[in-house]
Amino acid sequence: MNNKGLFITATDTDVGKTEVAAALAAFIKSKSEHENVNLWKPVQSGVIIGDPNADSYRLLHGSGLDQQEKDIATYTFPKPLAPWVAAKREGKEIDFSVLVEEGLKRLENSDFLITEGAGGLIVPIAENKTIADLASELKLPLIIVARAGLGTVNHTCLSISYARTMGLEVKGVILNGYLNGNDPALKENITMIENFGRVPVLGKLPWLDFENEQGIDWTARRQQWMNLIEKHLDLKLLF
Ligand SMILES: Nc1ncnc2c1ncn2[C@@H]1O[C@H](COP(=O)(O)OP(=O)(O)OP(=O)(O)O)[C@@H](O)[C@H]1O
Ligand SMILES: C[C@H](N)[C@@H](CCCCCC(=O)O)NC(=O)O
Ligand SMILES: [Mg+2]
Repeated sequence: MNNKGLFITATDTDVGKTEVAAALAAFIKSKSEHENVNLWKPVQSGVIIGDPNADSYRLLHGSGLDQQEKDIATYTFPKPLAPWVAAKREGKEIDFSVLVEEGLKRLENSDFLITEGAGGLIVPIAENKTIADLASELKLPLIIVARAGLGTVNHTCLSISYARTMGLEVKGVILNGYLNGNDPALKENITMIENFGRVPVLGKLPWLDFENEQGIDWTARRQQWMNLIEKHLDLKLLF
């Protein structure tokens, strides 16, 4: 596996990969020896570049890295579908070999590469190619972002199990967005994922309230996320 990067995947779409990827990139840049951190979203769907909801936009502003939004996402398709079909609906296709080349180039030209998938591991991106195939070609170890509450053990262990069949290393699981830190299910979920998935749970992150009438203060938000990472995640295992 390549120790110069991480592939952020999840048990599903909308679980928190973008938040975690942006915050991890900011954290690694400021707290590790890695100066030149690169963020990459190989394929994104359901948005256009410049849309404040686009992952490329949120990764850029969330991380504060010195990149262009266009450079963060290689392929962007407006239909909110799995990337393979989102491309087909536009009469286009995603060239898997372009993504592999791009990933290898980014790994070579940066100190540390954080890649965000789309949805979970078996999301199609090209004919017979999934997100897991891309992580596998690039030999990037995974972080699996999972929901914190009831139902997550099954989804998380299935994702871990599939990662193993693909020869992928799972560095750890992050449980994102719990509402009540004292919920006994939260603690039990960690125990069960570690026992049955046989991977470490790097930590659990609470649901944050970012509501702000003046719009998003990205600097404050980034700081809040970095504090969360520092306080709640055990990142020793990542490096
Ligand atoms: N811990 C959290 N606290 C508050 N809001 C959160 C948290 N985690 C995620 N969110 C919000 O939940 C929504 C989904 O998160 P996010 O976009 O990061 O998911 P994703 O896994 O990247 O989805 P996709 O598969 O589309 O890339 C976003 O609006 C995000 O801001
Ligand atoms: C539209 C979503 N937000 C996401 C694609 C999710 C595909 C999920 C497919 C599935 O598992 O059924 N796109 C993206 O991460 O860019
Ligand atoms: Mg995302």
